[in-house]
Formats: sequence, structure tokens, C-alpha cells
Amino acid sequence: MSRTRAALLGCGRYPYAVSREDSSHHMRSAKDFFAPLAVGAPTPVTEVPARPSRMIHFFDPSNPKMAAKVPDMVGVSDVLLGNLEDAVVADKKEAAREGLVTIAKETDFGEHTQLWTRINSLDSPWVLDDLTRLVTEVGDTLDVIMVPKVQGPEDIHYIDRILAQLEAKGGVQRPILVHAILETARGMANVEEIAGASPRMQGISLGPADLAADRRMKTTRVGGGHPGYLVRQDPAKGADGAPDYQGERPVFQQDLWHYTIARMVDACAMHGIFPFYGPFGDIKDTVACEDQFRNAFLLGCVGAWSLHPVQIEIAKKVFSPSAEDVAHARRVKEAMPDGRGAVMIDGKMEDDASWKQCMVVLELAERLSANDPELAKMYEEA
Ligand SMILES: CC(C)(COP(=O)(O)OP(=O)(O)OC[C@H]1O[C@@H](n2cnc3c(N)ncnc32)[C@H](O)[C@@H]1OP(=O)(O)O)[C@@H](O)C(=O)NCCC(=O)NCCSC(=O)C[C@](C)(O)C(=O)O
Ligand SMILES: [Mg+2]
Repeated sequence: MSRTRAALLGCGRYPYAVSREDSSHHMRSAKDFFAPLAVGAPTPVTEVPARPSRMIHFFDPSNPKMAAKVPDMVGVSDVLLGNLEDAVVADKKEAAREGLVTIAKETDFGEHTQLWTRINSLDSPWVLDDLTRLVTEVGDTLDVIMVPKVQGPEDIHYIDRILAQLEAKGGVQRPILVHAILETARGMANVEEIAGASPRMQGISLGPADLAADRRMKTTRVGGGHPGYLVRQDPAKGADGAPDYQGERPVFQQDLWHYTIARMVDACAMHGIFPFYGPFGDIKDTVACEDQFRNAFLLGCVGAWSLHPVQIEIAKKVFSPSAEDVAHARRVKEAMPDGRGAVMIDGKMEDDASWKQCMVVLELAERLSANDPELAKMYEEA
């Protein structure tokens, strides 16, 4: 804002009045950013650990059948998430919270499976007890807390501080990380600031159902495409040379979530955190689920949610690079060991930039196969 304009608006006392574009008023100083927010809280991480998180498998800790399956899913799912929010009815909220405390205490999650939770929304009557109970009782077992319906960086700042206070109170040894769900138009408009709001930020997921409702999109599906969202080929010319509007014309269904996912991926990449596609509600349509997951994988997401055991395998398949891509990446690395110059491989140009693309694939393949002998074997034979 210019000084004249600031004066005209009656804020002439502040010659450098903070404009809306200047977000620094939301931020702590760079030097304080990695200091604990409470005396006795663990020191924040400077880098988000890149642990395999191809699927975040949701279970309802108040559902005895689902809860009983958790120990068998250790080592099968990269992430197990005890859900306390939507899909858990109001009179089961406490049972879900207590169920999760018990599961966290009694289950050995091993080295490769993380335990996450999704807490109730910040305006709900349950969230304060969710945080207090979980962090002080099982804070050292919980890797990530997923926060629903995040509207802006102020929501993350609130969580950041209260987590530090509770970690200090519970003697938690390492900081619990935070994952935001993008499910409101305001959250979407603030996604870059949300991604950078705290060193605890681990990642962001798309929440397609709440987001669709909040935006007044007209799909009633939980994620996935829509046959009405399409482009149609031009009409062919009729016998008289005029367009034949009545003739058959192929249509191409488009991805309803393309803009949202792409923007979320950029926000996450710019802040060194991880983007995830969210849920795919049509459990029986495993084919379309795989397609949606793959679109997200290709655009940069590292994983998706699994709502039903059948979706774990889909995510594992999609979010692990294919043997073919790994083999190609290796060939490029062999042809250009230091990643410089330009060469031809199978009639295609490879250079410094495509070498980097190959490194993304190889690094992911290495990280995943370190935990998964089957995958390691597949890549070895590729
Ligand atoms: C879809 C439902 C109702 C079908 O449940 P079902 O019982 O009808 O399915 P089934 O095929 O008959 O189940 C077979 C067996 O698998 C078990 N089972 C089934 N699911 C699971 C599971 N997740 N984890 C572990 N076990 C599971 C189930 O208990 C059963 O066990 P049994 O053989 O012993 O009888 C059920 O799978 C379910 O409740 N899934 C989780 C739903 C959920 O968490 N929703 C919230 C996330 S999506 C969301 O919130 C939106 C978002 C982001 O916020 C936004 O876009 O805005
Ligand atoms: Mg939701």
C-alpha cells in the first residue's frame, strides 16, 4: 500500500502498513522458527522424515471388528490412522478416543508402520480432550496428527502451541508432526501459508467431500471423477459440408480434481512437505480408484488414503514406482553418472533435467525397497 493510500485510509501512523500480500505478520522470525513453543517441549525437526507413506489406512477405534484387525495390519499398511472425526458418530467419540489410547499402548507398530490419528475439528466439543488424552498418554507412539478442515495458518499455529504444551506435560521425546486436510475454499486459498505455518507440518491431503460441499461443487461422490465433467470432440462435417451436430462425437472425461491437487502439490513441494490424495469412496470400483490414485502419483503425491483393506494393495501398487521406470532411470544414471550433458537413449534425449527426474524415481524406489524385500527383488530384477 502506498503511503498516500495508507494516509487516506486513516492508517497514516504506519507508513509501511502491512499489505495483504505481505504474510510476514503471520510468521515468527526465521531464527525462532525452530525453537520449541513451550518450555520442556522437544526441539522441532528441520526436515520432515521421508518415511514410506503410500497409504494412510483409516480405522474406527470404536469399532471392535476394525480395532481387532489393527495388529495384523502392522507391516501391511505404511500408516495406520485411528480416525476420531467424521464417520465416527457423536456418541462414539469417547469410545473411539479411548480405543485409540488402548491400541497405541498395546500394539507394537514395529519400525515400518506409523500410527497417526485424525482429531475432531478445532471448533468441535471433542478436540481439546482428543489432544490432551492422546498426547499425554501415547504421545511417543503417535507420529502424526491429522487436522481436519484447516482454514489458514492460524489453525496450525494453535495446534503448534498446544502440542508443544502437551508434549512438555507428557514428557514426549520427539515432536509430533501435523498433517492438514484441505477441505474448505478458504483452506484452499491459503494452502501455501498452511504448508509453511510450522516446522511440524508433515503434509497435506485433499478432502474431496467436504471441499466439494464447501465450494458448492455439484458432485455427490467422495473423490474420483464425474462423467459430466468432460470435453467433447468437434462435430464432423455432414454431407452438405456443415457441422453435423447430431452425429456421434467422442467425449473425454476430465479430472475434476486436477487444479486442486496440482496446487496442493506445489504448496507442499515449496515447503518441503508431502502431498497426498485423500479418500476414494467407491470401494467396489477398484479400477477407477487405481486411476485416481495414479493421477495423483504422477502429479507428485506420495500416497492416498485407504478406507477399506482392499485399497491398501491398490495404493501400494500405484505409489511404488514401476519396475520399468526404475530400469529406465538406472540406464540414464549409468549413461550420465554425474548427471551432466546430453545423450540419446532409445531415440530420446536425456540431459541434466531428465537425470533429475530419474533420481526422483530411484530415490523413492530405494527408500521403499529398504522396508520391503518383495519390492527390492522386483527392482533388482528390473
Ligand atoms: C466403507 C465401510 C463402511 C465399509 O464397511 P463394510 O463393513 O460394509 O465393508 P466389508 O467389505 O463388508 O468389510 C469386510 C471386512 O473388513 C473390515 N473392514 C472394513 N473396513 C475396514 C477398515 N477401514 N479397516 C479395517 N477393517 C475394515 C470389516 O469390519 C469386515 O470385517 P469382517 O470380515 O471381520 O466382518 C468401512 O470400510 C469403513 O467404515 N471405512 C472407513 C470409513 C472412514 O474412515 N471414513 C472417513 C474417511 S473419508 C472422509 O472423512 C472424507 C473427507 C476426507 O473428510 C472429506 O473428503 O471431507
Ligand atoms: Mg471431511
